[in-house]
Amino acid sequence: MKTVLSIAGTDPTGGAGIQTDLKTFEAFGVYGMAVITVVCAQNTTGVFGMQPVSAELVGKQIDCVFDDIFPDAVKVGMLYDAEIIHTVAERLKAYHAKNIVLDPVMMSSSGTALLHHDAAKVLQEELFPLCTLVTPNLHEAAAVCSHNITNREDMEQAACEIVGKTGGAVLVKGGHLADCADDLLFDGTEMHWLPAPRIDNPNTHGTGCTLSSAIACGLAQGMSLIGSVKRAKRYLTACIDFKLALGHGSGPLQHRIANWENRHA
Ligand SMILES: Nc1ncnc2c1ncn2[C@@H]1O[C@H](COP(=O)(O)OP(=O)(O)O)[C@@H](O)[C@H]1O
Ligand SMILES: Cc1ncc(COP(=O)(O)O)c(N)n1
Repeated sequence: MKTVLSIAGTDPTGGAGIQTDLKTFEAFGVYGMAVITVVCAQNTTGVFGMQPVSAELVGKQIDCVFDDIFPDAVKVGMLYDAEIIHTVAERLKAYHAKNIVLDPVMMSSSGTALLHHDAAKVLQEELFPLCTLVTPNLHEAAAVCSHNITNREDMEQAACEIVGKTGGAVLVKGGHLADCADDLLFDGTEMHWLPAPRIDNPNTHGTGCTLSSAIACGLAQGMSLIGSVKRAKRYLTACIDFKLALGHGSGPLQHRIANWENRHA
């Protein structure tokens, strides 16, 4: 049985964070584990409160997993502050964790900051270099590169800049592009565009969480990086296209989709 660990925050409505990561792991048939970094009071309409877990307890949770069931891949999501980032980076390094996929969560889709403003630098300096893949959206990539990213050309330039900083690979996600949902994978050698149509669906809460978790599943299962990313994108597109309609805001995704493997995008 392949095992995948998510280190992330929570969403009691199950649309983002740990809850959606575990649903994704289940869909890919891997054994899912979870370390909670911050408890969030949030739903489809917004974020109403956040209580970080102490960095010490985050570290102990990570110890409990690695000392007992060594994960084949690790997905890292919301980390909230510099102290938690530091602890997570230190532990992942000490355990020689493999196949680390980082979704550098900075802001919720409803506009709440999910990362302290002084922590983005620590994330880049301490965690980026440990990762197999970092998956910023356009805003997160812009924060790393310090310039706006609005089109495919900007995305290519940002991908080069980010790979220059990390040494690993980057997936610049195009979910916030105006007319399509094309993502760009750059592994330092080759640029791979993953084209996808923009699906007319306002319910996209947790798309980034789902995508990064699905990629981690592929890596855990021994697939190549490009193979994992292509399969994850196909799965995510099917999840969005299901058009589940729950809640009063930007709703969550459906995770159990029949025959998604046979779809194209
Ligand atoms: N309306 C949509 N139609 C199709 N794919 C989408 C849509 N919105 C987002 N995506 C895809 O969901 C994934 C997450 O994208 P994005 O919204 O950019 O990240 P985040 O959730 O981190 O803000 C990407 O693969 C993106 O292309
Ligand atoms: C715990 C947690 N992790 C990540 C997100 C970002 O997801 P989204 O961009 O869909 O709001 C979130 N809202 N909550």
